Amino acid sequence: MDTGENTAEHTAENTVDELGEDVDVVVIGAGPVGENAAARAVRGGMRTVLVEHERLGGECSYWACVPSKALLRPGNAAAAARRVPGVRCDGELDEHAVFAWRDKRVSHWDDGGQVDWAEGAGITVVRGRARLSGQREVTVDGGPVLRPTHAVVVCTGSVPVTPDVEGLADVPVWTSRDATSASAVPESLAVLGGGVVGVEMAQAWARLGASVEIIARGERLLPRMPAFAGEAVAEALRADGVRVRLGASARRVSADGGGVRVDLDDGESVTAQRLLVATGRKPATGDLGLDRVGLTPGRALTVDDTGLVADVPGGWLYAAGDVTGRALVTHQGKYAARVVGDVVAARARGEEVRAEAWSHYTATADHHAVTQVVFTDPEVASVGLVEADKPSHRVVDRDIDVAGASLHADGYEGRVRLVVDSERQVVVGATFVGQDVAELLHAATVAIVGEVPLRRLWHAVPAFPTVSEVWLRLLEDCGL
Ligand SMILES: Cc1cc2nc3c(=O)[nH]c(=O)nc-3n(C[C@H](O)[C@H](O)[C@H](O)COP(=O)(O)OP(=O)(O)OC[C@H]3O[C@@H](n4cnc5c(N)ncnc54)[C@H](O)[C@@H]3O)c2cc1C
Ligand SMILES: NC(=O)c1ccc[n+]([C@@H]2O[C@H](COP(=O)([O-])OP(=O)(O)OC[C@H]3O[C@@H](n4cnc5c(N)ncnc54)[C@H](O)[C@@H]3O)[C@@H](O)[C@H]2O)c1
Repeated sequence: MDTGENTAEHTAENTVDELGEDVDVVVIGAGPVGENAAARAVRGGMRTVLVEHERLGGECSYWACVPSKALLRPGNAAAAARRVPGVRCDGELDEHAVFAWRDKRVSHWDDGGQVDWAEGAGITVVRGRARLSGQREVTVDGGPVLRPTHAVVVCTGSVPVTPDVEGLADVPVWTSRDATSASAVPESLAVLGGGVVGVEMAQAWARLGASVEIIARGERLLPRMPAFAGEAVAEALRADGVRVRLGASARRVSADGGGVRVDLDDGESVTAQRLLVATGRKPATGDLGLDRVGLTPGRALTVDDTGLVADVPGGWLYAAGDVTGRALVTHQGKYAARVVGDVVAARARGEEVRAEAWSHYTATADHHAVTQVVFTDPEVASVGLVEADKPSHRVVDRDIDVAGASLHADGYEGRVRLVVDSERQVVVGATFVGQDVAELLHAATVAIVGEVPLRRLWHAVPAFPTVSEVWLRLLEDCGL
């Protein structure tokens, strides 16, 4: 297991000394979001310091998006190959080769390449834990006190939530870090939580050979998605041999031989060699000095659409990414980071930042077009609304039963939902479920962000034979 200790030789002293007091912007946290905020600030002419206490690249690069997708991809590719008649494929995964591929994708947990990129982009990198120590002031443990002339941007991400279940704190459990970095397949794995981490990791480890059981307290998996999405993923997991327990709550957790036992509310129990706790994440603000600027430690940083943190006088504190609690996915955080970096630079230049909707300086899409893909097989890809939320909204559901799909995989099964605003005649939400639907998502995103009228979308003719042909059927269902 990777410990999180960093091996690269970049220290606070050898970088910040060159800068002296001449810093315009300090970015705290060098995940994907902090890196983007810093790069945009530099592009806008700001002398920018990026402080990181673990690895440049953050959770996403080493313990989240990248390794989880690397673990899922071989199993998904093998399953896809089995669905194409004529392909000789025994479908067996070589676990050692899968782990080697995952290790390569995470650069063997070495962030040297990211440091080189940051320095090449003109960002000054400082290693160490940073805390706000006053108005426009950041103190780095064992390092400098930074007093930027313009702004501090907090991009510290999020950390896993440990639910209040008796005994849970006393037994060794897997967090998402362990589930994405382990290099041995456990005999059995219990997964507490039926959200995105839970279903992705359940499938990855089941396809690698573990006997997996999911304990989900809701009535379905992926509760934030339309019901058909969670149902399709549950069915696929069951086909992979996963036991899916719905409406199940953990009452007590205890050590059991070399493994873990979870007693459930209904009197049943689950035992496994490992227990993955995947019950959500909370903003990483517990030890950030928020109290020094009048905010409450542990809470999300509430921001406006330019990234400016609410309730801090002086207009110098910004935030983006998971720490804001707006949309806990990498790409939305990076989008907000680009906005913040540009806003800070523009304000420093004395330019008026017009923060109206869809301007260059506002993360407006966070309210209308958040995208997410769950990389299970079948994939679940969604943007905007998943349900109607106004009387004028109409929901159109249909199977993906077009020629392109049946040629993509024998017996292709998929389903799609459009949410349409029938007054404005535009799409306001789309959810696709099926093999390889992730790549269908951007068309829906463009339609939503562009507010493309349905009658004009009708002229966007999907190529034959592709899975995108389903768009034509959907528009017909909308009355075109
Ligand atoms: C298992 C898993 C899989 C995921 N898969 C996907 C996916 O496929 N696609 C997707 O879009 N999203 C995915 N996500 C979500 C994604 O990882 C996050 O949305 C993303 O990492 C947020 O980026 P961030 O930069 O805000 O935070 P982080 O990536 O968490 O980075 C924050 C950085 O700040 C540093 N830091 C924190 N506090 C301090 C401090 N005081 N001083 C200095 N440095 C500090 C941390 O060390 C870290 O490097 C996944 C999450 C998990 C858990
Ligand atoms: N592909 C992706 O985009 C991707 C992949 C993984 C994670 N993420 C992001 O990371 C974040 C964290 O993921 P996550 O799956 O941990 O959180 P989540 O919020 O998606 O799911 C957590 C689940 O745990 C359940 N839960 C909470 N307490 C519980 C308890 N005591 N017992 C049983 N179940 C309990 C919740 O009801 C919920 O369904 C998410 O917001 C997600 O967007 C994204």
